[in-house]
Amino acid sequence: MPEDLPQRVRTVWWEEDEKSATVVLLDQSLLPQQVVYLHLKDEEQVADAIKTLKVRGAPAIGVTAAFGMALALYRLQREAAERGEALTLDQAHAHLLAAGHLLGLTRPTAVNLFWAIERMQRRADQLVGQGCGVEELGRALRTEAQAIADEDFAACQRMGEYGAALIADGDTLLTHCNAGALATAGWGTALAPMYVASRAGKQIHVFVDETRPILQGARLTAWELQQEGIPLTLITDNMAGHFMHHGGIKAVFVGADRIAANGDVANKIGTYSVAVLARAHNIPFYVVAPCSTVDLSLPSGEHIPIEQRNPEEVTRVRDAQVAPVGVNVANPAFDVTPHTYVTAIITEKGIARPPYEVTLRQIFRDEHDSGR
Ligand SMILES: CSC[C@@H](O)[C@@H](O)C(=O)COP(=O)(O)O
Repeated sequence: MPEDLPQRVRTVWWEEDEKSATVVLLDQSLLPQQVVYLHLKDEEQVADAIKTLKVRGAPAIGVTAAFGMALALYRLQREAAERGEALTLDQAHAHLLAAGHLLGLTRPTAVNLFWAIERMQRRADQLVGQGCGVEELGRALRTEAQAIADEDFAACQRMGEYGAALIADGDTLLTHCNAGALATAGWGTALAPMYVASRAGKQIHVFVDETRPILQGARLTAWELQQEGIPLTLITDNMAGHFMHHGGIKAVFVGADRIAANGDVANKIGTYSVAVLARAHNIPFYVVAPCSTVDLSLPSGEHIPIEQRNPEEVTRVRDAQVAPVGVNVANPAFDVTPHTYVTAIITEKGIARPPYEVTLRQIFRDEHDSGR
C-alpha cells in the first residue's frame, strides 16, 4: 500500500512556528503550468481559496475548512495578545461560529465542507461546555483539524485497497474530473484504487476526461497520473462514448461531492452522462467516496444543492474568450447520477452495493458500532 504521499501532490497542511501559523495550500488553479504554494493567514483567505478553486475536491475542501477554523481562532488570539488583551472564552466561541458560517458560504454541494465545519464546532461546543481555557481550545481545534486530515489520509488508503480488488491486470479504466491526491489529504478517492493496483504491479491504462469547463481532468488528473507514471490517454468529454465502444474500457471510477441516502451521487458535471454511457456499454460504474461524503439526511439526490458558477468559466478557456460576448450560458458545477446507474459505492468502511438505502445505513451503523 502506498503510504509515502509525494510532497508534490500534497494539497493542504498546517504550518506553525513560535511567531505565526498558516494554512499552506498547493494552488490548484495554476496547475500544471505552475507549482505555487499559498500561505494563508486568516479564515477570509481560506474561504476565498475554497471559493476560487485554489483548493477543490470534496475531502480536500473539508480538511481545508477545518484548518481554516483553527486558523480563525489562532489569528484572533494572536491579535488580542499583540494588543495586550486577553480573549474570553465567549469571544473565542462566537468567533468560531462566525468563521464556520463564512467558510460554509463558499461551496454548497460538497457535504464534506459542512461535515468538517460541524465537527469542529461540536468539538468547540464540548470544550466550551467544560469551561476550558482559550489556549486549550485553540490547541484542541488544531488537533481536531489535523485528525480530520489524518483520517482522510487513512480513508483514502482503505478505499484504494477495496477498489484495487476490482481492477484486473491489463485493465483500461476511465475517470472524470479529479478525484485523486489533489482532491484529498491522501491518495484520493477514485484514483486511489488505480495507485494501489499499479503499485501492486498491475498494468493499467486510464482514459481521463478533460472535464470542461474548468478542466480538472486535463490539468490535474493527467498531471497526477503522469507524476506516478501511470499510462493515460487524455480525451475530451465527448469522446467517452466512442472509447467505451471501441477502447476496451473495463470500468469507470469517479468520486463524489455528496451521496444521498438512496445512493444518488452528486459529482462533477458530466458524471451523469458518463454513467449512462457506461450502462449502455455494460461497463461497471464505481463511485469512490469516504463516509464524510455520504449525507443520510437527504433521502435522494433531488435534494442536493447544486452550485451554479460564473458563466465566464464556460465562455472562456483560461484567458481566451471562446464564445460570443453576451451569449446565454448555464454553468451547474455538478450533476446527480441516479443510483440505478451506480454499480457500487466504495467507502473506507467497505463496498456498498444496491439497495443503497439499506447498505449505506449498514456501513454507518458499523462505523458507529466501531466507536467512531
Ligand atoms: C475526491 S474528490 C470528489 C469530487 O469532489 C470531485 O470528483 C469533484 O467533482 C470536484 O469538483 P471541484 O469543482 O473540482 O471541487
